[in-house]
Amino acid sequence: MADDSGGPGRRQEVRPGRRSEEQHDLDFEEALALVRDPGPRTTRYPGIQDLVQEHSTTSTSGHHARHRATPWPEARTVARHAARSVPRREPVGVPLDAALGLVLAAPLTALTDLPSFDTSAMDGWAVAGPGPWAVRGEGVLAGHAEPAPLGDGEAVRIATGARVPPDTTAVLRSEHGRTDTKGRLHATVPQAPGSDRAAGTPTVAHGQDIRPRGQECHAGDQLLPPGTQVTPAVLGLAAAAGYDSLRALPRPRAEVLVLGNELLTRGLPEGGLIRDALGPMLPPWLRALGADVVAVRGLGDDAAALHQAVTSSTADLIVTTGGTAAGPVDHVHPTLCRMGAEFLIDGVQVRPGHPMLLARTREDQHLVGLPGNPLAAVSGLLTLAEPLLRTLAGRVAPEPYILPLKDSVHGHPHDTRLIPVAVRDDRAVPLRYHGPAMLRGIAAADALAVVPPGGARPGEDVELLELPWALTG
Ligand SMILES: Nc1nc2c(c(=O)[nH]1)N[C@H]1C(S)=C(S)[C@@H](COP(=O)(O)OP(=O)(O)OC[C@H]3O[C@@H](n4cnc5c(N)ncnc54)[C@H](O)[C@@H]3O)O[C@H]1N2
Ligand code: MOO
Repeated sequence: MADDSGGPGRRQEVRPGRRSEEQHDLDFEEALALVRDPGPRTTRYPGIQDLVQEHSTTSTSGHHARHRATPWPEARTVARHAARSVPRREPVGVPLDAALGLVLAAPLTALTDLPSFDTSAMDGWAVAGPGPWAVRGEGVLAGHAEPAPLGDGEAVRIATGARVPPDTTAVLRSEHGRTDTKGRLHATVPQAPGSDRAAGTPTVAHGQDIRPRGQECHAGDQLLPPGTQVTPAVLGLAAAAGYDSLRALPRPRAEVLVLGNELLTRGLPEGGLIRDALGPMLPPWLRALGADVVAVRGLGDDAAALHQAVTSSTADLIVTTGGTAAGPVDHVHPTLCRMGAEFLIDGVQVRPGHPMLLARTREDQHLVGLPGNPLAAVSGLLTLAEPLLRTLAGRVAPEPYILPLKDSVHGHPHDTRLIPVAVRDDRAVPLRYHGPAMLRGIAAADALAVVPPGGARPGEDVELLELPWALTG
């Protein structure tokens, strides 16, 4: 059933039912495993070998034997589990202004009562007892130290956010009171429009328009559990609750190596050279997926430079672009074999992007090899890098997002297809210009539709992979 709460023209989700508590717990456990598991440094996620061995091997001689490609859904699972195999990553203290998007490694526990003192909710007068009241000379503003107590029958001017004096019984809004010629304050009530007669008897309820200390929380209350992703609202709450910095999972560090002698970094394509589309596209995309992009390097088609770059990198994830196929200057496989890296994925049953790969280069480092064709690179990014980074960052998997297709999409006989779609009127509209070398479709898209082998008919539900910037659209 379509959720029609978003209004016309908005992207809307059709969910096959809320995910079970169990599923949520699983994600939550996974999000926190990297913080909590102090286990042996070589511990691997149970089952990953089962998932991996069926599809690729590295022989004892280090020569890489290439096996059949991994089905697309399984490739994503392998990438997610690969992130769980890395040694525990220590939580870090991060100043609030650098914590957006991180995941809390510890509960957010209130460091103070909120409000931390009895506060006036309105501009007006703090009053004690029934009126009329004698008004004290000097008023109380937000930020003032604790004012002197009020005596019965006394009032004092007060601003929103100011501390109410001890023994205050209520706050009278400025529009609900008037002072007479002798300076005494009387409660009034709002008058009916066009009438000069009061609509009733003035009443001042005990405690009205006072926010009592601790109304929202008391010091020590858990405001948010560990595993919560830091949003702007979380930053605001943390600041209000007294935090200057947060304990969070560190951002996974990613390095991008752009391969290809044919690439220009500025100006118009000429003389057989083309513009590098991936150097500008991948770093912000990786950041949106939770990574800290520590370097972006163009290496040309130089096997020695690639070997040097990969073996000396200290990143958690190396992302290469191009050079994944078997051409004369496709150096990614030979370099990984030379290093004795373990291939977890070597080809995926997906179009575009089937030559993508995932290798473990060190106990605590992975490499995702993205094909050079730009839309194939996007496919590899969302198939392998996204689940890996999400899990390393401790983020919880998004809920499945499913919409019916507006038009049919031809399927590949055996492989999954990823097709850029725009979302219009609760339907996924397949976009043109979705060839592996094209970015025109994806640049206009709201999501990538997952089209199963054999294709999909109009009206058929398909899973959508959201683009990180479309989440807030
Ligand atoms: N004999 C075969 N050839 C190819 C196969 C195959 O199965 N058998 N697969 C094709 C597919 S599918 C893809 S995808 C590509 C993958 O190739 P590589 O990963 O080795 O990528 P390159 O050869 O380096 O480049 C492919 C293509 O993309 C352009 N490119 C590369 N980097 C960038 C960049 N940063 N920005 C823009 N464009 C880039 C490059 O110029 C090529 O046109 O292999 C097919 N071949
Ligand atoms: O699948 Mo390639 O990855 O067609 O561009």
